[in-house]
Amino acid sequence: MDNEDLIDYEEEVPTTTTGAPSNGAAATDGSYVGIHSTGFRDFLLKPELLRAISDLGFEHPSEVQQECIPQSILGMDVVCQAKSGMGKTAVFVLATLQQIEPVDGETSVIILCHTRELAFQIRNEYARFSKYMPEVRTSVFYGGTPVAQDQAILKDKTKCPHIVVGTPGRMNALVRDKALKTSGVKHFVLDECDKMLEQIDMRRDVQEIFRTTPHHKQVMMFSATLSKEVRPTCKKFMSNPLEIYVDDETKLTLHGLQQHFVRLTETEKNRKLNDLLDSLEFNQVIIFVKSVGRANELNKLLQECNFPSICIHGGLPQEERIKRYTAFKAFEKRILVATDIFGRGIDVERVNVSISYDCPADADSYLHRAGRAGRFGTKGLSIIFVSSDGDEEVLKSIQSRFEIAVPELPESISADSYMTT
Ligand SMILES: Nc1ncnc2c1ncn2[C@@H]1O[C@H](COP(=O)(O)OP(=O)(O)OP(=O)(O)O)[C@@H](O)[C@H]1O
Repeated sequence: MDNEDLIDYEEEVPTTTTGAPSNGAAATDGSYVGIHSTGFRDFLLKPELLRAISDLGFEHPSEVQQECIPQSILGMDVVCQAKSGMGKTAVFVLATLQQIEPVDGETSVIILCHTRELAFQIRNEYARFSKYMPEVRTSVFYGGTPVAQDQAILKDKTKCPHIVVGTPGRMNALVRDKALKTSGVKHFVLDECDKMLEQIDMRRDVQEIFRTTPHHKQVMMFSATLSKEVRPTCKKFMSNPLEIYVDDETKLTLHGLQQHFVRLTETEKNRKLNDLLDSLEFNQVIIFVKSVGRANELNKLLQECNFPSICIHGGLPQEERIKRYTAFKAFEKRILVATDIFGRGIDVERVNVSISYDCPADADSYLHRAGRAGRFGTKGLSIIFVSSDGDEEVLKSIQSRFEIAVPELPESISADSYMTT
């Protein structure tokens, strides 16, 4: 990573965000919400979108959807923090599909996110929501695949996507060689924006793409974690945005999620994991480890013990990564060993247990990993293995930041408490 090509962000005095956003529009603690709405119909969305929403079985908009959709469909800039799994994706997918006026040969929506699987997932969300809008074309572009293929799609006027989802490196390469034309961009979205702006190489790519887009456009950013430090950086990309923050971090806790730790030595981990997989009732489980090597080793071990396991990590060819993501999502395997590339954003409905076999690096990473279980208000269980002084520190910071007690895993735990029936 290097610094030299970075824009020098001048200091900005952080705005006061304790519940009252700068434009006074909304506060996530529910104390004041600009527009109250009870159903998707109240958003006055296009009939094509309402039909798709109904097909998906979405009955009521979540809190974040109620707070953001009314203003985002009017083109307002949005920076939004909301709990994991509460439907942030639908906010920008609906807002952009509602506003889009597709022109052949012109890309008007760009969505950037930090991993290839998440880009793939978001593109699928567009497909689901735009199923009654056949004139709208969406593509996904990410590294590890032949760039010539992306260039060919962009060159062909009849295939050129109106909406492009991608990861920053590949997208910037396409913009730089003028395959992806950004002069028609009207909506620019960053998902997992804190991750994208805190990691220097990603931020540089994001900035370079952003700079090529027209000045006048809608900018939207989303994450479950948006520290006070990163917010001014987000706002540099926007003008007078609707700001939705969860300033009281205790409110980031997922209420349906049971959280426990297991204190053990490194050598006891495999045995304990084996016992847990034998004794817990789970639909699907994700086991997080800290490196590619450990993902491969653990997965091999689980398979040798006849567990239906696969692994996913950055060391695999891209095609294989997507194949495994799709297989897991389709419930072909019930156990996934993953590195942190799967820690954020990935939505697999049936996952009800998240195990941090290796302790996460910090409280934010933990929150994202734990949030893979208990999606959209369902029940779930998160277990974290603690095996060193460093792990103890992370556990302490999780408990103090989110003001939750993470108790030791009891001898036995009732399946009712973490299984949605
Ligand atoms: N109004 C709704 N009714 C029912 N299900 C919904 C609704 N909105 C979203 N969902 C579903 O909830 C799940 C979680 O949504 P999504 O992945 O957008 O969450 P998120 O807020 O982006 O989470 P994360 O911070 O973990 O990325 C998805 O499976 C989505 O289809």
